[in-house]
Amino acid sequence: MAEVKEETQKVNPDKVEFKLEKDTELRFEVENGANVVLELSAGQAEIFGAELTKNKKYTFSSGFKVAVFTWHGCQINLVGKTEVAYIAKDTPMTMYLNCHTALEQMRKKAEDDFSIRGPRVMIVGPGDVGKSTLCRLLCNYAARLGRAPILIDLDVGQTEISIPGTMGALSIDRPADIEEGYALNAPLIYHFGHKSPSDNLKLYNLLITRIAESVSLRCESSSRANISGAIINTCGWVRGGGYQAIVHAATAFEVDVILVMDQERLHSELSKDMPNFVKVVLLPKSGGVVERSKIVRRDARDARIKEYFYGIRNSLYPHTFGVPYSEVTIYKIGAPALPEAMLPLGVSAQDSRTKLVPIQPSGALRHHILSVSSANSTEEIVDSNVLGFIVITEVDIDRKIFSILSPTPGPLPRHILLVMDDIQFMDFK
Ligand SMILES: Nc1ncnc2c1ncn2[C@@H]1O[C@H](COP(=O)(O)OP(=O)(O)OP(=O)(O)O)[C@@H](O)[C@H]1O
Repeated sequence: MAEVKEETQKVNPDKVEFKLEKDTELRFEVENGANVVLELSAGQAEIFGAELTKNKKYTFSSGFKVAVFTWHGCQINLVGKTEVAYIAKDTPMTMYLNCHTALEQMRKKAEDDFSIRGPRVMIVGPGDVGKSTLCRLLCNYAARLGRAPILIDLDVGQTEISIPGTMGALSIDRPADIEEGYALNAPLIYHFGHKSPSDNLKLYNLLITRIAESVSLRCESSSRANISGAIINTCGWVRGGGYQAIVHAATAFEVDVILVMDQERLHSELSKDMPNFVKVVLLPKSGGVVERSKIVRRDARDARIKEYFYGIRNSLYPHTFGVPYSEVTIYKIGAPALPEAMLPLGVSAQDSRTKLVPIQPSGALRHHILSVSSANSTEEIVDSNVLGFIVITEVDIDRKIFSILSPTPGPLPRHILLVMDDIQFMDFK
């Protein structure tokens, strides 16, 4: 899609004014190490579906990639260093709005007829095509109409509702905050332990089934949730096992609509493999979606973990306290798969992928993130959600005590901890 880039008009060295015509979008990326302050000085505009308040100053930090869209025209002021800032006239926003309108019609039908439930829509596509952004847009538009859809995030590498290595569901009853994202009120989070589903596909699919069961229970108990439906974000792995996981999720959540972003092949495969009642729709990606390198993704994961403990602008004060080895039991979920020939009769190599592996306390746990399981016994662990996360900052081997960083003061609410395999956090603060 050809982008029309307009020259920016400098008013003074600090402030740049942009006049946007209707149906256009200001795209900018905050320079590394800088902050950019945005203000809507005239008209109406929104960021990923959340409306901007006139004359309010919004601050975006280093690396943020933002699109300010206007349906009717507006004026935006930016103060601070941007990597890039331009106005684009070609956007897929009308198509995205049409998707929202179609979902809203399905909600209205569910409101009128109790035998029908609200729409369950899954967004799929390769990496960096704007899946999370479209989810946010659809959630925000729904919330602006008073709906409360359930957002399900299966993107374990870049989840927006918890820290990396987890997957879960969050009820959205108001638009995401423009600077801080979704209000994380009591999300239902499960421990996966890795940043890619391919690291343990068996566990990944099992957790999808668990989350789907919880979503169904929630819909049974809340007619608002049932009518509002669900919006499911997925990760960018769309071949082989990744494709199978998409099909499994579509079946487990009983989706009505799959929005395929930017890949005809995936669209054609899903159209063929899904039952007829599932609408599979191909959507273009926005020309503004930015491709992220491995390093940018790693930094985003680190930032997400830091945010969990310290808040967006260091607004939270985590606690550090000692936990004796004897007060906790640590496990990892999933033993390495053994060759079939070495297994007892009737046991499959895949069974070991959801097995609990006890982890002995040692210095090797330093900087590791652990989920605090809600389980009271080992039998419940794999199926149980987590209550929160801690980081082991120090290990006193002589005194047999861990020093931990925790969002809440001690003692820990439960004693079973699950270690994240390859996700760590260095607490330099
Ligand atoms: N129209 C736009 N203009 C500018 N930036 C955008 C636009 N849409 C999305 N972005 C930015 O592009 C980046 C990638 O988008 P997003 O996270 O939605 O992609 P994704 O497909 O979910 O990625 P992945 O599955 O690889 O995690 C984000 O930083 C987002 O803020």
